[in-house]
Amino acid sequence: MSVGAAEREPRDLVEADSTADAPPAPESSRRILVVEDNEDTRQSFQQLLELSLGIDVDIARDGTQALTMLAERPYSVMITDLRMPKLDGMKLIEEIQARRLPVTTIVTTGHGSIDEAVQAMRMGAYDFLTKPPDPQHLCVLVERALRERTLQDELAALRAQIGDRHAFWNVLSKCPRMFEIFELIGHIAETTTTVLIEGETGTGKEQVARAIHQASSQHRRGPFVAVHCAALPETLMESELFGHEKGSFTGAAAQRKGRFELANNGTLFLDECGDIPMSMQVKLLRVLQERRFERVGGNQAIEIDVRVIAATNRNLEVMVKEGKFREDLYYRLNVVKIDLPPLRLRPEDIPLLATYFIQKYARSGNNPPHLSQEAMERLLSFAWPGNIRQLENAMERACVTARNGIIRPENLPPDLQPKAGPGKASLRADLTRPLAEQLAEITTAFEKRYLRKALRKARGHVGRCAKISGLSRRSVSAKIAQYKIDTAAYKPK
Ligand SMILES: Nc1ncnc2c1ncn2[C@@H]1O[C@H](COP(=O)(O)OP(=O)(O)OP(=O)(O)O)[C@@H](O)[C@H]1O
Repeated sequence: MSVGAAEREPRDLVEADSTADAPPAPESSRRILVVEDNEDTRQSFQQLLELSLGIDVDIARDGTQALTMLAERPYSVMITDLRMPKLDGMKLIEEIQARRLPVTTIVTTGHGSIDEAVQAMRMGAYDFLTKPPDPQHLCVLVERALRERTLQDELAALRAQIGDRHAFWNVLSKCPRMFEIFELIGHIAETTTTVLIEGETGTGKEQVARAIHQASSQHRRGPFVAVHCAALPETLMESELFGHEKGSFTGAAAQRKGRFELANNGTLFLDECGDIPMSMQVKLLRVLQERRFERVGGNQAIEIDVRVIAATNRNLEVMVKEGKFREDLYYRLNVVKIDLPPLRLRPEDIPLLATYFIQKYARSGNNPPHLSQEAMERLLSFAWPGNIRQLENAMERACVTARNGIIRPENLPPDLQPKAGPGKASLRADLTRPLAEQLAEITTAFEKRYLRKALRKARGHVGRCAKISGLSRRSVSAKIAQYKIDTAAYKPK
């Protein structure tokens, strides 16, 4: 059965079910087919769904008629009985799979025939309902199935456009390092393994977590619940994660479920896990080990079946060495680790993602603007400290400010505009001077910029700066001296 759908929290607290983010398909393409041999049931389904969801619903009395209708026009969702004359529900699903018809199927079944419904789900049905269904549950489930369909249709369109190899669910990339990550996700998707995703801000950690959730046939039936640990004050964290009983502390006016409970049967995404305070780390460790916990103020153990994905833009290994993160929790989270490369190390992704974001943000009804060669060169030469999120924001702005359907360099944000002053090499090819000379200038300017940025991140610590840059400490020190960079300026005051 559908799990957790009825237990949504306000969006600012819990982002349940990634498919909820997907924009609905155009009304014209949202159509439901009800396949049912009992006329009264058929009609009550039709009336209820049309009235409650405002969507056109067609009806078929058996599998054979349904197949004819599915061949004639697209349907987003099909609700089918299993036991019917002529072609029964199971054979209908088999045919749909064989013909690769893009419809999301919900099966209905009488009490006592749950095994058949489970069998239908193994064959590709999305979910099942026991008859007679609770009207509210039916509508919630159909809405979820419609969102699932929209997501699948969008992904199919995207894949057709950019080629299957360059997309894993919602994660686009042309970078070989990312292909290895796609393969790894493929291996772990069907397990309940805990995953740790490390990567700079905006590299797509949440996007990858959602892809893992979607790629798992088991977990995607449950919700995806994201917890942004850095945004939660320490005093609230325990009750947010584990819930509380009524009266357990001042202000606990009613019992409340925590995020672990809300994510049951799905995925819990712990974003910025490096910000979890020490006091909470020990409690989290216990839950990960025992897969059970008590609500704050409660004494009843609640068992959960959840995949935990943790993400951080900090280096947890270093935090462990510095005594800021528990080693046992680190190893518990780090069963499978995904290191997301920053955008500057995957330049092949810049044109792919830029084009994708331009299409996403193009004003509706207009053709997406064209990215000029000069603007593309500017994108390729930028270091993208904010990674994919920064590129997305830049493309959103460019779509708004583009004139005559063309994005030119001046439509890009100020960060990407050339800055006046010495030391900034221009990327404009000057044919009056030798190439080697200009390349040397560009390299010097880029090294300086890179080192300054890395020192800022490393808070003036040369060793950490060396680690970030992948260079030895000695070469970093030599370059710092050569470029006369004052490391003290980057140390916290
Ligand atoms: N490979 C990708 N393909 C398409 N869109 C992507 C990809 N990676 C990231 N995005 C988009 O970029 C934006 C930032 O991604 P996301 O929020 O997943 O990054 P993050 O690493 O979790 O960021 P933070 O460290 O700030 O939490 C999102 O809008 C996401 O949809």
